[in-house]
Amino acid sequence: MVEESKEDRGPQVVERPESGVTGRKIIYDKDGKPCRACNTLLDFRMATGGSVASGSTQSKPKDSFEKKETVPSKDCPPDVEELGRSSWTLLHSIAATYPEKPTGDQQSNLKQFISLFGKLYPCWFCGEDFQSYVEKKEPQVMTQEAFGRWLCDAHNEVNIKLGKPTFDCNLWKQRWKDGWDDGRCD
Ligand SMILES: Cc1cc2nc3c(=O)[nH]c(=O)nc-3n(C[C@H](O)[C@H](O)[C@H](O)COP(=O)(O)OP(=O)(O)OC[C@H]3O[C@@H](n4cnc5c(N)ncnc54)[C@H](O)[C@@H]3O)c2cc1C
Repeated sequence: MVEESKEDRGPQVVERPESGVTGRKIIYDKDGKPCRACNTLLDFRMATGGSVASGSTQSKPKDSFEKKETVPSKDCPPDVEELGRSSWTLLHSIAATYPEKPTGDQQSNLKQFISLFGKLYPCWFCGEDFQSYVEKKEPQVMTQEAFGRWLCDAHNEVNIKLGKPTFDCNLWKQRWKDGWDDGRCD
């Protein structure tokens, strides 16, 4: 009996799924690998054939991933949602500690930070959209309140894009600075 070697089967067909288990488009990096920070963990796992390490291009049937645990393991690189939550926490916390009457230098630093943040954000298409928002709606850095509201509007723009409820920007300070009146943050 002649055993068929791998070479005899010809080049392997590489599958590159267009959409994931969640129905969202799979986002690839410029090198063609699925981008972990741009996809949900579930979609990323599907696109990498279930392997946690990125780079594999084979895929498994979609339904085999629906049953899989979707909560990210501790100490693993973040998916688009974990990265997003942590990043909004940082941004709103910066707003919460920004001076009420910032100096010219402080205003300039914050503007630069917001500009660089969009350029360096690990989910590249999220960062590009954020940069477009910054171009369209100039960051309001004159006071803490102005910046807190500008950021809340920017966050709401992403919420709308993702079909999530918008947040009442009158409450940004309670959420991110003072805590709620009902004592749950005490
Ligand atoms: C700059 C940026 C751009 C992003 N772009 C994309 C994208 O294009 N596609 C994508 O899939 N994900 C994107 N994300 C991630 C996305 O916004 C969410 O972080 C992620 O989906 C997790 O959502 P979540 O429901 O846990 O709450 P999050 O949206 O992360 O919000 C965290 C908490 O902030 C509070 N909050 C909600 N809205 C506001 C608001 N308007 N103002 C103040 N506080 C608020 C709520 O208490 C909420 O629980 C982006 C993140 C950032 C930082």
